[in-house]
Amino acid sequence: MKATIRDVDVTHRRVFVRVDYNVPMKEGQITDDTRIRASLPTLEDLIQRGAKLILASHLGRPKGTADPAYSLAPVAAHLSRLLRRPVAFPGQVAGPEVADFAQRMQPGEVLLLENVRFHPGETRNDPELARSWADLAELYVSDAFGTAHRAHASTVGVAEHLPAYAGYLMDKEITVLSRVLAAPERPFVAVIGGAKIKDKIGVIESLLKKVDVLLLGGGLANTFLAAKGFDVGASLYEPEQVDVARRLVEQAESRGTHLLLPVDVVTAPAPEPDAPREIVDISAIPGSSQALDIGPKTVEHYRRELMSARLILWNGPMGVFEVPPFAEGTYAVARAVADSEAESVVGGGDSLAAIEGAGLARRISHLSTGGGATLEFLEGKILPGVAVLQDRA
Ligand SMILES: Nc1ncnc2c1ncn2[C@@H]1O[C@H](COP(=O)(O)OP(=O)(O)O)[C@@H](O)[C@H]1O
Ligand SMILES: O=C(OP(=O)(O)O)[C@H](O)COP(=O)(O)O
Repeated sequence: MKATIRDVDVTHRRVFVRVDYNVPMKEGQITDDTRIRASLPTLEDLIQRGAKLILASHLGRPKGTADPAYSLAPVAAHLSRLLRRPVAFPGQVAGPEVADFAQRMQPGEVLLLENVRFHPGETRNDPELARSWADLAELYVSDAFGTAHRAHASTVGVAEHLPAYAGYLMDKEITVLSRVLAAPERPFVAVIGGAKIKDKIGVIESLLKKVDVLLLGGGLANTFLAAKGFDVGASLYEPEQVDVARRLVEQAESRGTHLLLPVDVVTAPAPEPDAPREIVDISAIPGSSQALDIGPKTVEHYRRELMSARLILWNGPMGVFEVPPFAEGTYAVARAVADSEAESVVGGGDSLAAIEGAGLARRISHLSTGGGATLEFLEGKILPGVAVLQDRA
């Protein structure tokens, strides 16, 4: 158990709060503010208890230099509206001006630093940068679960110099995901989709040891279909991962875990809105076609499994859901997860987008703000940004 901000007196103290405001933006506008809203319980509590908040986040992957396209200025403005109070934005990551401002802060005041990745020291966990941030504050709080798999100056380096606590979002993510790993309600059904099988091998392998049923969809299911000897035509699949997929299929069989693959798919020559679609059995994928979504029979099978689950974990879309004709499988899974009486945990940007897009967010027990971080946590890895936080006495 990690110590949280509940365990510490924050009154009149300067608190360096690492948040994950790496939100999607289009032409300077925030298109989804879930991650910002998810940090509000922590921020509001700290403000109400008279702390002075110095917030830090990254946005995108600028290469260690200031790049206006990745400025957190729009985030500061949006946060100020959500908190209904001013958010100071000096436009700098560190330096004397920031230090001066921090010294003069009053209880309840909020300061947001500029994108920490504008500084080359952030991603290489530069000790001097970490020290300079630690000098700004008396306490460190992390609510940046989505970035906890990165050992950077703002997620690890600075925390090593200060008493370090979990915020409410961090605490909730750790608590829910730990419970999923340690003592899952059964039947435990996991749904894994998306494109990059290589990124998800680890989590699939680890889940096979824990779940009762594993449902696979999306591009990565094609590699499993190929491993089972099906001809996947022109579909996206990873030939060099076929052996790994075969090994996982064998592992599932020997453990008695039900590993379900699509039985039918929606195919087209290309993932384009007006491409001619065809629903085919997986044994009849035309050589020039791509499998771009799971088919209706597969949806029915997967829905049945989900409806009888007691715990559901979902990560990754069932097809190219950004292109409407190939979105039905993903939305059908989203509805089944919402309709099920199981406790449900959904993570990953695309799955969350499908849940939000279908207006189902309120019917999911836990929407994880992490993508890569959630997967690594579920693989059983110790995340550096979690390890650095104090254990509860
Ligand atoms: N059958 C498929 N063929 C090609 N691409 C697919 C297929 N199914 C899903 N995808 C693509 O996978 C992408 C998401 O993959 P990935 O990054 O692995 O998942 P996540 O974003 O959940 O981590 C989406 O952009 C989607 O279009
Ligand atoms: O959005 C994030 O990761 P995610 O896309 O895996 O959820 C985090 O903010 C981490 O960002 P990074 O992968 O650039 O280190």
